[in-house]
Amino acid sequence: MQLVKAKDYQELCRMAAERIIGKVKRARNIKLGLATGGTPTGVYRELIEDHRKNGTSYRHVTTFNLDEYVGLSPEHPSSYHYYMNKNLFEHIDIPKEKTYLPNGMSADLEAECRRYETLIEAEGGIDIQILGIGLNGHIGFNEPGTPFDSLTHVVQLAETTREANSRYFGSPDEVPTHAVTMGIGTIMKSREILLLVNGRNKADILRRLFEEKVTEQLPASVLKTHPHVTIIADEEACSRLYVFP
Ligand SMILES: O=P(O)(O)OC[C@H]1O[C@](O)(CO)[C@@H](O)[C@@H]1O
Repeated sequence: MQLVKAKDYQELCRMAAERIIGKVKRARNIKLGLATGGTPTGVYRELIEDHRKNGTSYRHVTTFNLDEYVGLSPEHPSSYHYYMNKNLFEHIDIPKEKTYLPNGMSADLEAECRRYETLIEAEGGIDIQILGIGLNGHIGFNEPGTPFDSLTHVVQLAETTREANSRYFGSPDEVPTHAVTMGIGTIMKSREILLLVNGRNKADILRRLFEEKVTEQLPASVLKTHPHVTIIADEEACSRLYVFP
């Protein structure tokens, strides 16, 4: 894992966006893995601004999101479909039919998980996967204890995750109890991974990621075994690291 330090959230977003834009410009056909949550919103703002100012086109881009809540339709304002439409897709020229998220409304969720996994494979896999990290080290919605070889599956969300994400809902009770998420094995098949970590509340989990051994109890620790991972973290997130490059 390579650690790149950003002064603050704004710089982190600029750095991440630069990497993504560079790839989008260079490749004729690129598959991006996208994340939701608070962390990547500023990165998406940078991509939109660049699209407007510099005309970077996304017509040749396919996207796969990490996860979606079970039981929320794409029109639900707290669904990840809605988030992606509002925070990115509606503002760039990406073909809507090339933007994929798991369908949390499927009547057969097991079949939906298989369909999503097969779809990623059929498109040739993900070139670069953007990740945030949960306070308990989750990546996607893969909570501690998830097997490292897991593929897209249905998860029961940890109470701490429901609590952390309740800020996107009217009340904590409205946060769904389950989600469909790419598995850790799915994420690890990505050719490159960009983990974004910002803010003081992520300082402890970033410290743990560097200090602790690779274990399924800390899902993000699996990234240490991937050949091409870059972590972009701001100063606040790095504030508990002993050694800093
Ligand atoms: O960026 P946030 O809001 O801190 O969330 C961290 C992670 O938790 C999730 O919200 C749960 O999947 C991810 O989407 C995100 O990467």
